[in-house]
Amino acid sequence: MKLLVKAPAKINLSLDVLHKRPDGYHEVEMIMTTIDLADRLELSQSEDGQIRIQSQSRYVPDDERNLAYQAAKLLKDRFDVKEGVTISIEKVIPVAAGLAGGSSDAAAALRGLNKLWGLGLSLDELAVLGAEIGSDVSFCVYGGTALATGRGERIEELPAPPTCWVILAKPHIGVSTADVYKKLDLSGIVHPDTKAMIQAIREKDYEGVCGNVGNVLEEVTLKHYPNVAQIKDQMKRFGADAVLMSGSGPTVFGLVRHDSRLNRIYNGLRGFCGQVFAVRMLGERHLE
Ligand SMILES: C[C@@](CO)(OP(=O)(O)O)[C@H](O)COP(=O)(O)OP(=O)(O)OC[C@H]1O[C@@H](n2ccc(N)nc2=O)[C@H](O)[C@@H]1O
Ligand SMILES: Nc1ncnc2c1ncn2[C@@H]1O[C@H](COP(=O)(O)OP(=O)(O)O)[C@@H](O)[C@H]1O
Repeated sequence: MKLLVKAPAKINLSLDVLHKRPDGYHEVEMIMTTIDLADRLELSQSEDGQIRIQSQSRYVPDDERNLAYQAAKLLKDRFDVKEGVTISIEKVIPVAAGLAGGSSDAAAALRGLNKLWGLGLSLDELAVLGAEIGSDVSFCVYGGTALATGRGERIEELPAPPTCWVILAKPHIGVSTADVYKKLDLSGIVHPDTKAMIQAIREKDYEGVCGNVGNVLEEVTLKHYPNVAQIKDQMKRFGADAVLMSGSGPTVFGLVRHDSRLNRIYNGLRGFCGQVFAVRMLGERHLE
C-alpha cells in the first residue's frame, strides 16, 4: 500500500521571544501560516519492519537524523507497530532556511503513517507526539494559520490572513536555529505587537498585517549575514508591501497584493539570490 502526503512550508508573520526558560528553550509567541510551497512524501508500506528514507536532495539526511524517520520511529515504538515503511521525500522546500521543511516532513509522516498503519489518532494527539520531535512539528501537523506559544508547540488556530502573494528569497547559506537563539540578546529586544497582528488577521486587514510583521531573531541573523539585510532592502525597493525574515532565517519573504508588481519583484530578485519563489498563502488547515 502507498500513500502520498504533502508537507507545506511555513512562514512566521511575527515571532517574539518572551524569555529563556530553565530547560534552555525560549518562550515564544509566533504567528505562523502555511504557504503553497511543499515537499511531497510517498509512504510505501513494507513488511520487514524497517524504516527507510529516500530523497533526491543531498542536503537531506537519509538515516535516523531525518525528522521524518524520527516521526516513523516514534509511532512505531509508541504503538508497537510491526510493519515498516519507505519514505521517499521529494524535496522542494529549501533546507535549513527558516521554512520548517524538516518539521513539515515529520508532520506529514505522522499524518500519513497514522492512516497507513491504521492508528486512529486525532490531529491533537499527533501534534502532542510531534512536539517530541521538534518545536515546529505541532504547528505543521495542523497547518493553516495559528498563534504558537510555549516553545512553539502550543497551537491556537486563527482564520486565514487576507489573500496575497508571498515572494521568498533564500540566499546560499544555511542557518542553525540553535545558534541564532543562543546569540539572541534578550535585553535589547523590540517586541512585535502580536495582538495587533492577530486583530489584523481576524479583520482581514491587509495593511494591518503588513504594518505588524516583526521577528526578533532578524537582528541576530542580519548581523552575521549582511546579504540577508541586502535582500530585505532589495525586496522593499522592488515594491513588496511588507518584508521580513522567516524564523531563524535566512529566507526573506515579501507580501505582495497586486499581480502587476509580482513579476517585477520576482525577476529583480532572481539576479541577486539563489532561490526565489512566488507562492500563495494556504491560510486554512490542509487536512488530507
Ligand atoms: C525559529 C523557528 C520559528 O518557527 O523556526 P525555524 O527557523 O527553525 O524554521 C522555531 O522556533 C524553531 O523550531 P524547531 O526548528 O522545530 O526547533 P527545535 O528543533 O525544537 O530546537 C532547535 C534548537 O533551537 C532552540 N530553540 C528552539 C525553540 C525555542 N522555542 N527555543 C529555543 O531556544 C534550542 O536551542 C533547540 O535546541
Ligand atoms: N526531512 C528533512 N528535511 C530537511 N532537513 C532535515 C530533514 N530531516 C532532518 N533535517 C535536518 O534538519 C535541519 C534543519 O532543516 P529545516 O527543517 O529544513 O530547517 P529550519 O529548521 O530552518 O526550518 C537541517 O540541517 C537538516 O540536516
